[in-house]
Amino acid sequence: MPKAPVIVITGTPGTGKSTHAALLAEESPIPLQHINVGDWVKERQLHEGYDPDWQSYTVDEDKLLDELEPLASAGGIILDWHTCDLFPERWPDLVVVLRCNHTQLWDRLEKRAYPLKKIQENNEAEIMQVVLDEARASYPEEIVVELQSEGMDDLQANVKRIIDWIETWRKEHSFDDKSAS
Ligand SMILES: Nc1ncnc2c1ncn2[C@@H]1O[C@H](COP(=O)(O)OP(=O)(O)O)[C@@H](O)[C@H]1O
Repeated sequence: MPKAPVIVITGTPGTGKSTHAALLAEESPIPLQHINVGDWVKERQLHEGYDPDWQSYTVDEDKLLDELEPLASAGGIILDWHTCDLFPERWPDLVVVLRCNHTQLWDRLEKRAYPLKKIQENNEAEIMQVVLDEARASYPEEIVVELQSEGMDDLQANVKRIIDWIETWRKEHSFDDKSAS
């Protein structure tokens, strides 16, 4: 029995991962559970403490992978996180890397009241396409898709594109929805 797909939505913080993942979970033709990995880390204490300087948790990667493994094996999830090379190559069927121009990204991050150095670091990472390079280095070229996320039109078009991918995937794998839950 084929499992439902595992879709990774990644990108620099503020590029729109959670917004895309939430809409995709709502509109997907097969059930997909949206896992906001950052929230999981907090809620399930999968970390080694909080760094107040950077306002972020130091992730316990082994614990996180142990928690996610059964879900990834079962399929039918969207993994929403600002990094992706941690996930084993066998997990994702599709890796979406969201991109945003740095001026807009700066504004989005400023609205989050991030410390200046965190805004600067993320902005530089986006300019240097760190997450895209990481995705390309970690997964087969044909499953990595780079998408712009700069306006509501992009959001709608991107989610539609992922849904089209799911439809094709479903046909190719003769996937029956009833086996998804
Ligand atoms: N394509 C887009 N068009 C317009 N606003 C967007 C878009 N993507 C994200 N945003 C806005 O940017 C902010 C950050 O989005 P979010 O989904 O939380 O990013 P991430 O999960 O990557 O950190 C939110 O206020 C969201 O509404």
